[in-house]
Amino acid sequence: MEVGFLGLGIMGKAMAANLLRHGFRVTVWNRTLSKCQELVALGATVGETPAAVVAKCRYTIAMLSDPIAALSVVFDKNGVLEQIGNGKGYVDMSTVDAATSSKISEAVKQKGGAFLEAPVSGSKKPAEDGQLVILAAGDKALYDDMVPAFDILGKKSFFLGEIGNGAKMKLVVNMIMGSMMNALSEGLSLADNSGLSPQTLLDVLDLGAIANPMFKLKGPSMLKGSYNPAFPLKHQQKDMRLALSLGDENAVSMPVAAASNEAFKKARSLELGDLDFSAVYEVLKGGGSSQA
Ligand SMILES: NC(=O)C1=CN([C@@H]2O[C@H](COP(=O)(O)OP(=O)(O)OC[C@H]3O[C@@H](n4cnc5c(N)ncnc54)[C@H](OP(=O)(O)O)[C@@H]3O)[C@@H](O)[C@H]2O)C=CC1
Ligand SMILES: O=CCCC(=O)O
Repeated sequence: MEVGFLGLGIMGKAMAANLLRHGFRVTVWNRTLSKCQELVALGATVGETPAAVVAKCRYTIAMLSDPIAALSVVFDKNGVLEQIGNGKGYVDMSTVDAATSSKISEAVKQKGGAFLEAPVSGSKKPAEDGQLVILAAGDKALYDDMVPAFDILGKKSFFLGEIGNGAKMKLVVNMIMGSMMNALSEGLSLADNSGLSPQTLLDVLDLGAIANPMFKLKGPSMLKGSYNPAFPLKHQQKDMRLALSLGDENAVSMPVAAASNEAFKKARSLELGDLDFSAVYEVLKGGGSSQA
């Protein structure tokens, strides 16, 4: 199978490399074109623009930072829309809001192409290992066509129906994840500031009903102050913002998520946005965001 791949950040690079390793022919594009070279070394071909990639490939996948990037790659000059059409499919796996996804879907369909949103749960390591959870929605025929690629990229794919449902599911999941990260950070801080060992807290958590892979993976590195980015904090804050906006639209009160978003915003203001999202601990460590 041949696919195009737009966006070679932390996730896109790992996902495209995985497809190459499994025998897919992959044509890549990245805004910073020099980042394509690592994939070329693995056998990829480079497209000079998103339009050039779509012209060459029947199916094109995108993994871009946020709604602005997702829209720009489709609608700007040399974008996806210039070459999408009958018989071609576009699959956006970026985390965006439902409105962004719908706008792209409408434009692609108007040109005769098919569109699928397919954001993912799972971070850098699951992307490298093909263990993502894929939350797809939109064109079911395109979903069926993409199953061979999804089987390589993920451990499980969900088809969630109409466009927007994948985006919304992803935002709900990340809203919960961001709130949990804040709860863990506050817990570590409370343990530390009240004379307990934060490491012992992690050990206790890991044996009880709220044990989870995220606490187990991130907890020890947080205690070392090590925040090598797997999931950049700026993207987690974007997801909290988009989830809160979904809450606004549906009149759902989310005070826990709103407070967590404030901590992520504070972390961004301290220029921690490019670090892992667990760096929100730096804001909460001192005993509260006001003391950061
Ligand atoms: N990292 C993670 O653990 C996970 C991330 N996600 C989601 O996946 C998406 C990608 O995340 P990740 O790989 O971590 O992010 P990165 O920040 O590592 O990569 C972002 C990518 O988007 C590109 N980009 C940014 N702005 C623009 C623009 N205006 N026009 C064109 N391209 C642009 C970047 O290009 P350039 O190299 O030129 O900057 C880069 O290829 C995000 O939506 C994120 O929320 C989902 C699950 C897990
Ligand atoms: O969007 C990022 C999700 C990260 C994860 O699921 O571990």
